[in-house]
Amino acid sequence: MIQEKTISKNEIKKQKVTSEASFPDEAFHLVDINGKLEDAIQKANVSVEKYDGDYKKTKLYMVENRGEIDPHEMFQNELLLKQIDQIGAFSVTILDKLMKLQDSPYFARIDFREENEKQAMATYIGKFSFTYDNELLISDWRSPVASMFYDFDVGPASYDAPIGKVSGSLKRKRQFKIKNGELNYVLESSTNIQDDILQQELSHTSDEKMKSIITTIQKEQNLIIRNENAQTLIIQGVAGSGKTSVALHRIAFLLYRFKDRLSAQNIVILSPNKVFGDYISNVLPELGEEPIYELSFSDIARVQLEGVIDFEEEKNPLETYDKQWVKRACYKTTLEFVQTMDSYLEQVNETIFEATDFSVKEFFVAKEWIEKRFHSCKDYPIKQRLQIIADNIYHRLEADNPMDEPVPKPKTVLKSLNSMLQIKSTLALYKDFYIRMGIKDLFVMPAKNTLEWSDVYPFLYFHARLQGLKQSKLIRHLVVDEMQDYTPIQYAVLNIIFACPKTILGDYGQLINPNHQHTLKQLCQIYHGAELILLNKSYRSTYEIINFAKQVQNNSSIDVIERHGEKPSIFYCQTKQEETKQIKKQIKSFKQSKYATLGIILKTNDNAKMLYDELSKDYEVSLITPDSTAFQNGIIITSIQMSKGLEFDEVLIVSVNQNEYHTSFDRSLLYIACTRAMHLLNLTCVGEPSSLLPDSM
Ligand SMILES: Nc1ncnc2c1ncn2[C@@H]1O[C@H](COP(=O)(O)OP(=O)(O)OP(=O)(O)O)[C@@H](O)[C@H]1O
Repeated sequence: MIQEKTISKNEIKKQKVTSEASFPDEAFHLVDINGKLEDAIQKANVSVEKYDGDYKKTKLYMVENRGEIDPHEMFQNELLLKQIDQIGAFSVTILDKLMKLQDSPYFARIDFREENEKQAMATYIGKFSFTYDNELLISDWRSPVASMFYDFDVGPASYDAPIGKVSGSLKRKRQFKIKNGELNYVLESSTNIQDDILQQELSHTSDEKMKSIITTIQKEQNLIIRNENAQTLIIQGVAGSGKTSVALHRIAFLLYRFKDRLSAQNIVILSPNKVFGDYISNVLPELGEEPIYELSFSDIARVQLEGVIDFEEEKNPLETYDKQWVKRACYKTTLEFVQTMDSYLEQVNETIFEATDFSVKEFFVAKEWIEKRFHSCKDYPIKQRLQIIADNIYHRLEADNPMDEPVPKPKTVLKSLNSMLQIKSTLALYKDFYIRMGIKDLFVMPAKNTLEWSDVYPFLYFHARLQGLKQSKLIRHLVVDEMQDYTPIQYAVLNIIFACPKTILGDYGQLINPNHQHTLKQLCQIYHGAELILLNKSYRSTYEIINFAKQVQNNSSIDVIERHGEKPSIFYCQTKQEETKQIKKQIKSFKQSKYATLGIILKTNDNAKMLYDELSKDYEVSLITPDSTAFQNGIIITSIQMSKGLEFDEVLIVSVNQNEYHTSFDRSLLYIACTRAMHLLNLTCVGEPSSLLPDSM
């Protein structure tokens, strides 16, 4: 359900009425394209049916004649089947793209005159390219020429083509709204047109899932999307600045740009929870790409530590824990902790292995040689070094064995080398670290062979040095969303497992864990040489909501889009009962409104559950908890922690009382909650209102 309402509604409406009259060439062009698309779809349908028929026929032949056909023919048939299957799948993809184009074939046109050319060439830009009779009729939004639509106004322009930079001037820019193959409107180029359309896009009510933004990608966002060269890109952006959207469009761009060596299977996204994963899951398929694999830090730990050691899952950061637990957890989130681990590892590298002479029967290798080999393989995990040395010794002995005596096998040599190791397991190494560094009280095991969550990644860091981690060769690009939630040691481990380019995005203004003690500057230190990009403009929320959020967070650096709506309201209540009544009133008014989603946000998961129990007696509401897997429209009750990354047409933040929200950390939480609202924000409080709320309310 998409409703269109915009600040420049009148202007766009007027354009709609006059589109066909004022732009007869465009109306004609669309009819032509529609006809060609129709024809292409028919042809694609025929070829899909043909491959389907061929596949079935070949399969049937093989089944019916099994046992009679000789193995060579069988093999040929199997190959043929595979081939038909692949071509058939390709035809289905083409058909699918053509059908998507049929609804809205293109959204923009640019007329570009190349230097030294007399005439400008028109390029129509759409979700995918479309070629008919060897003529390129629509260019993909990711193509080099299409970048000018996002980067330039009418006037001098250029783009990077495979042959180098192409310069010239943009003579015309037009934007279209085409729905069901019909021209809704055409807008002729002028600088504010893009703003008008952006306003219109942003005024939509929310969809169930995040949607693509190709028609209105902003210049600063386009720079990130099309950055091909950065090994690591760090995007720090205020709430609603489009970080997640941009990251997903960047993936679509990279898949297009490097289609010969990158596929969806080669990309993984580290996302905070399954609901968020579900929420963003439509963007790539909408852009014609396959969905990518999602992982969490807990998933990674489970894979790496299977059969090694157990661990406790991450605890809810907003609950209260004993002081010692907090002290342990806090310390392990610092960059200093990683540095301390590094200096310990450096020391231990000198002492962990005490070489002795290897001597079995007449075979002998001097300890000096073993020691030297150990240090020369220093880039390998210690146990792998021993394996390498064992193999080396075996080959050396074999080569120098004039009497042809039975040489000790590598396994025997390895056993002997292992006995020279002073610390034999990762757990022993990890324990030794705390003892040697004089911080023994910072390591506690909650149960036998079980780690606290804060020890999981430090343990993996040591495990990488002693045993080695399972490295992913398949993954060629890693995306990390909500970067502020992860600690330096987690990044250090990530870098060992995924030695590939990375897009890391988040907002250090949206910290969710009070025990985390690291900064953006430190993240940049870890990724020395990374490109850091700041996004300061918020697109999600109205001017009034962002102004409110800015006062909550004391952050004046957020730029706001001039899209206006109602001012946020605070409902002051005397009692809990009064507050419940007020919540019900808000639900009633939401139901009568045009909006699709109402997010009722509470500080903690427990509070959200309690309100859900109360409201679900009378209303159809859903609850998002850390165990939830899907996002849906309607009335959603959840905690601030779980609302991260999501957005709702309307948000109601419940119980913004002084006792709940008073610390600087609560400020960050309240900011997260406020900025989930796209169009309307309301708050309730019981008794004394939080001092973090803006004064003027
Ligand atoms: N260029 C754009 N055109 C249209 N909509 C946009 C654009 N950029 C962002 N948006 C919209 O703004 C909203 C916020 O985008 P997104 O969730 O990607 O932001 P974010 O920076 O990841 O937010 P947060 O950190 O608050 O979770 C989405 O509805 C998105 O579609």
